[in-house]
Order: sequence, then C-alpha cells, then structure tokens
Amino acid sequence: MRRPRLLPILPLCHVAASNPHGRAPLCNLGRSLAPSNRSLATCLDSHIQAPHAWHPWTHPPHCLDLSHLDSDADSNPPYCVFTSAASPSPHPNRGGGGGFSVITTPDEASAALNPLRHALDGPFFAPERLYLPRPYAVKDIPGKGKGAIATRRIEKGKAILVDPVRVLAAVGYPSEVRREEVRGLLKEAVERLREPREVLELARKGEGGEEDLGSVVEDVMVTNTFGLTVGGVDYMGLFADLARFNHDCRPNAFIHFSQTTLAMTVWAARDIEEGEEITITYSPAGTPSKERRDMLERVWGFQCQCSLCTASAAEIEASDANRDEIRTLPDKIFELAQKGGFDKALKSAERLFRLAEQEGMAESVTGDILEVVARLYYLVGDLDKALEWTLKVQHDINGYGVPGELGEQKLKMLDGPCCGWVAMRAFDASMRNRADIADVTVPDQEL
Ligand SMILES: C[S@@+](CC[C@H](N)C(=O)[O-])C[C@H]1O[C@@H](n2cnc3c(N)ncnc32)[C@H](O)[C@@H]1O
Repeated sequence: MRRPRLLPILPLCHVAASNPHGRAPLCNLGRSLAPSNRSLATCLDSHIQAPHAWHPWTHPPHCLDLSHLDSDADSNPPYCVFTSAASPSPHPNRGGGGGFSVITTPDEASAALNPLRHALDGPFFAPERLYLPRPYAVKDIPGKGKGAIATRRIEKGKAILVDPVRVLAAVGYPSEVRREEVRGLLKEAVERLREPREVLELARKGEGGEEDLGSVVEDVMVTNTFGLTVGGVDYMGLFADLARFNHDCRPNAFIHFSQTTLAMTVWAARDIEEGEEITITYSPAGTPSKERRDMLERVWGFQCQCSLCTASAAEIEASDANRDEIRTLPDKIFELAQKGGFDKALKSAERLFRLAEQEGMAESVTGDILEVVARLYYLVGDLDKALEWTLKVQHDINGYGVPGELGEQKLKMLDGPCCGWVAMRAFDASMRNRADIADVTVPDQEL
C-alpha cells in the first residue's frame, strides 16, 4: 500500500470535477481578485505562489492529500490548513491579533465556512457591555492548574471577554488517516500563527509526550478545545484566552459562540465579586451528576470537586431531579403550545426557567423556546411579559455577536409586523408607541 503523502507548503489546487487534468494546477493562475470578488471559494480555487491567489489567507493552504485512498479522488478530498495570521485585529479586551488557522476540506471551507469572510474582513465587533480592560487575571488555582480570577466586581449580564478562535479543526478524518498526519496538520496550524506560544503554553494533560511539536499541539487541543458547529459542520475550536477558564457545575459565567465572528464571548451569569474565580460549565445544561462527572473525567481528564459535586447526597439528588426536568420541559412546552394549552405551557415554561435559575443554568436556556414563551404570553394577553420575552429573543439573536444571515432574517421579523410573529408585533408596536400594543390583534391561525 502506498503511504499517504504529506504535501509540503505547496498550495494544493481545489479542482472542479470538470477539470480533465485531475488535480493539476489549473486555477486562477496569477489572477488578481478584486476585494468585492473575494470569497473563500475563489480563494480555494486559486493557486500558486502569489499571495493574492490565496487571499484572504496569509499563507498558501497546506494540505494532506488523500486522493490515493480511493480511485474516485473526489470522494477523499484533501484536508488543508488555512491560516490568516493577520486577523482579527488586536483589541484591549479582545484576544487576538495573532490570527487563526482552520483545518478542513476545501469544499467544507468554501461551503460551510463562508461566515469566515466576516471574521476575516468584517468590522470590529465588541458587545456594548464589554469590560475594558479585562476584569480578570490568570492565576494559579490549587488543584486546577491556572484559572481566571476577577480583579474587580463584575455585574451580571456584562461581557467579560470576547475571544476569537485560534484553531478551528475538523472533527473526524477518514479512518485511513494516521495520527501523525493529523498531528502534522495541527503543528502547521499553530506554527503559522503570529504567536504560536499563546497556544503552546496552554494546559496539557501530558498524554501525548514531548517528542514532537505535533504531539504537543494535539495535547493542547485535547485539553482545551470546545465542540462547535459552523455552517452545519462540526469542529473543535481552540480559544487561547477562554482556555484559562475552569469548569464548575454551577458556574458564575457562560459562553456563547458566534458563527459569524467565530468568537466566543464570556458573559457574567450573576454578579461576581473581586477575588472570585470566574467559571464556566463544560457540560450541557440538564446533565445529571453521574453523567457529568464521567464526561469530565473521560473528556477533560479531571475529577470535579466543585461545590455541587462535593455537596450532600440529598442536594445532589435534588439537583439531578431539577436537571432531568430542565432536559425534558422544552419538548413538553412545545407540545402543550401546539395543542392550544397556553396556560399549562406557560406554567411549564415558568418552571423551566425557575429550575434553570436554581441550577445556575438560566443563561443556557436559549433559542426557539424563548420565542415560544414570548408568543404564549402575548396569546394569554400578558403584554408586558410578551415584550420582556421578545426582548430576550432579540438579545439571544443579537446580543452575543453579529447575528449572521439567519439571525438577520429573524431580527427583521422582530422589527416588523409579519408572518404570525405575534409577540414580535408587540415588540414592533412598543418601539413606535407603547400605547399601540393593546391594538395589536391576534389572527386565529397564529401559533
Ligand atoms: C480548558 S483548561 C482550563 C484552564 C487550566 N486549568 C489551565 O491551567 O490552563 C481545562 C483543564 O483545566 C483543569 N480543570 C478545569 N476545571 C477544573 C475543575 N473544576 N477541577 C479541576 N481541574 C479543572 C483540567 O485539568 C482540565 O483539563
């Protein structure tokens, strides 16, 4: 069997199926791209040694050629490292300036990662409620390595950090791909950043050994990355500053990833006092204790000793029962709402948010369920609550970053009377004149 070839730093052209010469370098030779014409697709179809051919990346793609794995070369596209070492722009409370690398196939990069254009070329983004300078310092924490300690009082609902992604790595390669080859891509992805040290000095489990840089980067990735979806594709994302935040099962902060800016924002879930450790949760809301602890040990490699994990058996049992309900209540609310049981659905929604608050997870309940609650309040005639929840929907879509295409569409609906978005009309009316709200009527077919 032929050994897979690692192509050195020569750009591998992504060739259209109609190209009779297979992977021969046919594309865009020497063609200069107007800024308005830039897209990831053109970049990936571009080729050869001129920087404009791979713009907006600062380096030519570095690819692992897998075409030998199958007679049909298109079924095993190469995995490439794409790097922009020049962006995002430096900012006092925005990690970065060091750029980022993405490891993926050209098709996934061009189809699924078009939001990258915003991250590469888009305007600087920072939420209004972002602390400047950073309200924390990284310090040693007994039993946890390093962690983030608040250097001032932090108010609930304010942003602690905006951290752009440093390495975004595809999850899952063809089974024939060898571990050394993946390590080779990871090494390249980090070495090309402006400050590789920011990644290489992060915590490691120490499982990979020190024999080569690829193993070190692999270990850093295993110890510090978060699972993400961008354009429907799963990735592991490494955020150099977020990577210092430790886990707690009842955290005082929570994270939100923007698919548009490719940045993670850390928000205060409650008031945090100066000197307190700022923690996030590594486990999804509604995960009961045993499952949670198993996952933390297996995936993150530590035994959780947080206040909840070391609480009395009775307290753990009560928390597990709450989290079980947090997991099942959204489906129940949707079902009740669809059957017209608005009051019952609202009672269940109130219970869901009360339990989530109790478990320190209120901010993890996001998405469609907020819209349903807003509409339910409108339908039972509680306009103040409808407005309050509509604003939560708006915040959920917009408050964490640039909203992206889907978000933009939803925000348009929020702003204008249309499409049966009853509570959204309440919002719209309130923006023009609070007194108008009472005039908004609910057509029969809605909800
Ligand atoms: C993303 S890093 C967090 C920052 C890390 N403590 C450091 O020194 O950079 C994840 C690693 O931190 C440690 N860690 C995080 N939360 C912890 C906790 N609650 N208890 C003990 N160790 C924890 C584990 O070693 C875990 O693999």
